[in-house]
Amino acid sequence: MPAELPIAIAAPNAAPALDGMPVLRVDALSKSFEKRQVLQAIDWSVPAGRVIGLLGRNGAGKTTLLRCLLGLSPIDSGQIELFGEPMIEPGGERMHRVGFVPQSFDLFPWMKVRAYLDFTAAFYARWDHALTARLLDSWQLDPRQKIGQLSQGQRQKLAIVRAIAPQPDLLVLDEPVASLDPQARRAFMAELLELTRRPGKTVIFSTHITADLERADADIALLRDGRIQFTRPLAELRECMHRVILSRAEGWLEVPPIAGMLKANIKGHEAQLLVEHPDIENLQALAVQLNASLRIETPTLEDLFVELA
Ligand SMILES: Nc1ncnc2c1ncn2[C@@H]1O[C@H](COP(=O)(O)OP(=O)(O)OP(=O)(O)O)[C@@H](O)[C@H]1O
Repeated sequence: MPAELPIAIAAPNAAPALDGMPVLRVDALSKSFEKRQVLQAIDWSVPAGRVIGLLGRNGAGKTTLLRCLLGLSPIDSGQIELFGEPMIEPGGERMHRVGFVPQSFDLFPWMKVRAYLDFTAAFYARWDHALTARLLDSWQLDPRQKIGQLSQGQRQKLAIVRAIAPQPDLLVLDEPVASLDPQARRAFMAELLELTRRPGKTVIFSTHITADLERADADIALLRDGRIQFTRPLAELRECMHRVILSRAEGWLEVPPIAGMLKANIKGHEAQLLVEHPDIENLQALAVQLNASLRIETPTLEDLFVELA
């Protein structure tokens, strides 16, 4: 199935969505492949003007969700609203406002980079030629090379240029940095941040690289068990999620009861608990009562992901 978004030739200068309004709304979206249900009645709302990092373990359904959102994969049931209008079928003028970087880009192997970009630019009124030239140069993409001869990472860079150049209001990227070297990853994140500095621009990208999400100060959306478990700003997650460690010589037969506990691990003498909004005074009292020492740590995003995903 082609990974390109279907677009119409008429190219509008569409008004950007307003900051804070949902750019995308999903109600009870379900999707299965044969008997395997991948997305289970997902409800999700994505406000305009944010960078959303979509996290989930391998096979959680990130690619499936992103493709469904853009009409590239049929859904079993539910509703999708894009820019405030129901997404009944893909295509049309709305798609000029959407950029998509698929997980792998293997289209038009016979075309040269320059010809491909010129051909694509013709469909868009807002195509940024200066940006294209700058990115080709700084990302060392040879415009005369055939796409089929590009390395995986070079193809990914080309897919990113192609998605960013039309100045989309919504940019959706499926593991965009998976094949990029560290320099290119940083440069890409810088471009992404630049793009989202403009009002009303929204980015949704799936990734396993939590450091990139930290750099982008993204909102984190966690996909698990076929549902979006939460979408929360990274700073808020940092502030409210803590690791509480209770340690005592005799160890633990059962997990100590603590309000807000999301996950518990017993490791030898230690009970390691992931707790939302821990109440420090209560914890100190509990530690005395249980004859345990108390430590409270702030987990990294990667630790959080390992615990929650
Ligand atoms: N075309 C397909 N036919 C059958 N099953 C599929 C198809 N595409 C995806 N799946 C299944 O759907 C589930 C979710 O896959 P998906 O690629 O969406 O996960 P993901 O979260 O993007 O994974 P990863 O992090 O590994 O890229 C997996 O169990 C996968 O095997």
